[in-house]
Formats: sequence, structure tokens, C-alpha cells
Amino acid sequence: MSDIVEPAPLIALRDVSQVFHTKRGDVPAVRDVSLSVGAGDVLCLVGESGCGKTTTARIAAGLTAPSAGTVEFDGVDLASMDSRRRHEFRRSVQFVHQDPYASLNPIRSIFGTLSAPLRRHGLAKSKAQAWEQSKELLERVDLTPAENFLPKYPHQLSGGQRQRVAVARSLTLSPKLMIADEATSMLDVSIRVGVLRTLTRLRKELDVGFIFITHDLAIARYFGTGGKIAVMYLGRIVEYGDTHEVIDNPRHPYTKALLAAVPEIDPDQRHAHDTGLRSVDIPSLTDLPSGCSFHPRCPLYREGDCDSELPLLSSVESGREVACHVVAEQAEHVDGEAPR
Ligand SMILES: Nc1ncnc2c1ncn2[C@@H]1O[C@H](COP(=O)(O)OP(=O)(O)OP(=O)(O)O)[C@@H](O)[C@H]1O
Repeated sequence: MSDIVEPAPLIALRDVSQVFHTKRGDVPAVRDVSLSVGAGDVLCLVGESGCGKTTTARIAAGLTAPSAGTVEFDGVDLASMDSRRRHEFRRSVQFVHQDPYASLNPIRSIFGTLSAPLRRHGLAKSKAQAWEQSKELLERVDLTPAENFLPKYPHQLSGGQRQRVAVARSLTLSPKLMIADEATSMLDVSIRVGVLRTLTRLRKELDVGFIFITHDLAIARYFGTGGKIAVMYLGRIVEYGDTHEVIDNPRHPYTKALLAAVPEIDPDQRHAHDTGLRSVDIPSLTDLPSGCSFHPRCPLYREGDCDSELPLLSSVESGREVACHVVAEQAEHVDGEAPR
């Protein structure tokens, strides 16, 4: 037996589920999700609105306790952490929200926003030190000359500049894991690219792990280079693998439909707009279809198993997992073929 012990991933969600009890009935927002992110790695979570991306991210950040399953950070179960470890965890995991305007205090200057956590955690001993460190943080996120921005208030900045401040604030406590939830989706396209470039540079420079949530597959492809992607549908992961490989060669019919729905500028590529879906309506989480939740929309639908048996994620090729009866069966046939 080998003595080599694999390091624990930075964060690991194991069989995590989240049910919200509402007047409409129980909403199973996340169902049996398992995923992990290592130090310096990136995982993109993609899928349509309401598929459970934010709930998964909030569970990973310890902002919501899951109804079932466990979350481990650095190998320690969140539920069993003592207050010191929990404090460390809170410092180590930072969330960047979609709307920087809502997440920044309007009556606090940028210096006030950045210096508060530095002073509170004893990282800056004096106002002068806090000023220098805040300046460095703004330079890190390409807001220069930093001293011009520090006295300003959020309303005096553009959307892109505000999001850069939100990113700078998330860096104040030197996190190990950043969770970016649609962090660029509210920005104009031209500004979005600049903020994405900054985030990509930070990812490389700081060696932090990233959970990057987006509904935009082009953005996932750009930011998730060299990382993994998990495609979610109605609370479950339906496809998982290397980001570029999944986007360039999707296997699950839902991932294919998501990619086909991406608008195409080139008129020769217009056929790509045909998603192949049998229905555009997304079923309700309070009244999920039997078997595979995707079966009422699925172009590969097969009566018998798809509408009665839940497909679990299974390996269909090296490094690729797909939750689909038909794709799994096709993969088995390919594997079972006699070598020619
Ligand atoms: N606190 C809550 N109480 C009740 N239902 C909730 C709550 N939070 C989320 N939901 C529901 O859970 C489902 C998943 O929501 P979630 O925000 O995780 O999805 P999402 O993929 O991030 O979508 P979006 O991109 O629109 O934010 C949705 O049906 C949502 O209405």
C-alpha cells in the first residue's frame, strides 16, 4: 500500500442537498451535489436561472447550512468546527456578489470600506498603514491612481469600478477561496472583459481557489481555463469535466442545448440556434418530473428508463461524468467494442 496521503481539497461538498420549505411547498433547490476545489483551482458552476448555483455557493461559503450532506474546508467538517476554526474559515472564504452597488455601504468611502476589515482583524495597526494597504489593494484590482479613488464614495464610481472595489475588499483578509456569483453579469460588455481580465490575473497571482458562477458559457470558458466545470439542472449536477472539453464537446443533452442557445453572430452558424429541446418550459422544483428531471425537454428521451429512473453521474470518458441513461449506455457500447 502506498504511504502517500493525498492532500484534502480546499473545499469539498459531499452529497449536499438543500430544501426550502415555502408556502408553495418544499423547494429542493440543491439535490445530492458533490464537488471539490483545490488550492489555486477553479470550478465554474453553470446552468439556467433557478438551477441552484447560488444556493450551492452559499452552502460552500457557510452562509447556509445544508439540509443534508457535509461541507469540509481543509479537511474539517464545517458543522463540527469550533469558534476559532470557524473564524478562520470565514476569513478564508470570500464572496463577490453580482451587484456591487448593493454590497458596498453607500455612506462609507472606499478607504473606509477597505480599511474596516484591515483594522478589525489587526492587519493594519494605524490609519497610515491602513491607507498604504488599501492603496495596494486598489492597485491589485487595477484601480489607479489608487489615492484618487480612496476618498470617493460608491455613487461616484462606475459599475466596473465598484465591482473592482468589491473584489479589493474580498482580498483584504488574503482569502484561500473566492466565490464569485455572477460577478460580471451586471456590467456592460466592454467593462466586463476588463474586470474578468483582472480576476483572471488575480487567480494566477494569488493562487486562490475559485468557485465561479455564471450562466454565460463564453465567460466560463474564458475564466475557467485549466479548471473544471459543473453544469447544473434543477438542483443537480448533470455534467462535470474539464471546462474547455465540456464546452467544446458537451455530452449531456442539456449542456448541448445550453451551448446551442448561445447567440451566434456568424450567419453561417445560425443552425446552432436550434437547441433540439422538446419543450422550452422548465419544470417546477415543487413538482419535479419522475425519473430524469430533464426528460420532458430531452431530445434523447427514451420511454421506460428516462421517465422512471433517476440517472446518477457516471464516467463516460476519462475525466468526464454525465448523468444520462442514454449517454452512459452509448459510452458503454463504445468501451465494449472489440479493438479493430
Ligand atoms: N431562501 C429561499 N427560500 C425559498 N426558495 C429559495 C430560497 N433561495 C432560493 N430559493 C429557490 O431555490 C431555487 C434555486 O435558487 P438559486 O438562487 O440557488 O438558483 P440560481 O441558479 O443561482 O439562479 P439565479 O441565477 O436566478 O440566481 C429557485 O427556485 C429559488 O427560487
